[in-house]
Amino acid sequence: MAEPDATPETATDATISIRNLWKIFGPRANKVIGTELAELDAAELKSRADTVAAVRDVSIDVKPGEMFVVMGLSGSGKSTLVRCLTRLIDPTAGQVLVEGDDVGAMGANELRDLRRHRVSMVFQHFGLLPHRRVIDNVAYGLEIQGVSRGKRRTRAQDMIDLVGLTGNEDCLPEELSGGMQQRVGLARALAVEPSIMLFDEPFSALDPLIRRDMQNEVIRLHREVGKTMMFITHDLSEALKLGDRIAIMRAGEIVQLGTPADLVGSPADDYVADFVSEVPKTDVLSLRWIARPADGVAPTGTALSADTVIRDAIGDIMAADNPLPVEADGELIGVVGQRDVLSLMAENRS
Ligand SMILES: Nc1ncnc2c1ncn2[C@@H]1O[C@H](COP(=O)(O)OP(=O)(O)OP(=O)(O)O)[C@@H](O)[C@H]1O
Repeated sequence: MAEPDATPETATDATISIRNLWKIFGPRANKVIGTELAELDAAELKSRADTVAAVRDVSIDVKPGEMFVVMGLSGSGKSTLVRCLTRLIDPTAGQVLVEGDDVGAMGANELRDLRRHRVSMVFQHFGLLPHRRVIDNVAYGLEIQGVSRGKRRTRAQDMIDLVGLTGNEDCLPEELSGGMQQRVGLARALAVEPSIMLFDEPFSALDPLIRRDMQNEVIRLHREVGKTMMFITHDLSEALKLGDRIAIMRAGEIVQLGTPADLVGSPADDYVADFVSEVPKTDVLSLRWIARPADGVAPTGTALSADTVIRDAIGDIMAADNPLPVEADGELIGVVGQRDVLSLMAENRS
């Protein structure tokens, strides 16, 4: 299968730029990078140096307004990576730039400003204040910032309305379901008008149906508020659903970084291939991935856009007598017919 052009990396306008980041835990944390220890796998490093390389030489550029997902199994280093971004954990080496500012060089005041105003976090455990009502929990970050009572109530009410909790302002957290508590967490994170939102497995503890609602909620909020978001999850389907791009982590390293279609259509290695093997390709890949040359015959029929997800074009393709033209930017890039779709479906089944 032909691989479409990879998304270009744009370091210059990145909202978050992570460069060669390492986080090593253990007594010899500062004696690993640049030595032969850095080449050892996780188990050997642990047994020879009693040391864990939780994040190994990670470089990522998150674009403005992007929903960037970091996916990996438990222990792969996702939480450590995201905590290094605001120095809740201090990296062992490497650089993090947030909107061009070097987080490693920030003093205590700048760091506080970063965490209070510019980057907000949503965690799995909601971290709500149990004796405060919903509206006061949502307004908490603004209170810390010293915003006046009137202003913070107005802003908190707006955020409560935005996340669909209108009418629950005076409830205590314990009176709400898990999904509703997480909505309070979302509203609280949004209230400070951050430019970046970080989500660390926020929905892992929720029931599947509520989890699905919350994923849709985040997609809607992302569309409405347009903030740059980084979302950590161990769930591939969540990653594929939410991510503009996804980085797959394993043992502290990124094994592949790409769009959902890149991962599903062109997995970098057996590890990723195994992960994505159950994903229906027709649900993720666009027609660009299966368009083939028209073989000199001018195709007839209504042209399909190369960016259309295959699933959404199946009806048209199956109803047509001939392969249909596929266009990108008004140019014919190939054709797609019934046998192309059927062979892709058969590939998935096998
Ligand atoms: N404070 C610490 N001291 C020593 N090792 C740590 C510490 N924090 C994390 N680790 C180790 O670093 C590795 C990565 O952990 P991390 O929590 O970042 O992974 P994760 O992918 O977020 O996993 P999970 O989803 O289970 O939280 C693990 O091997 C973990 O045991």
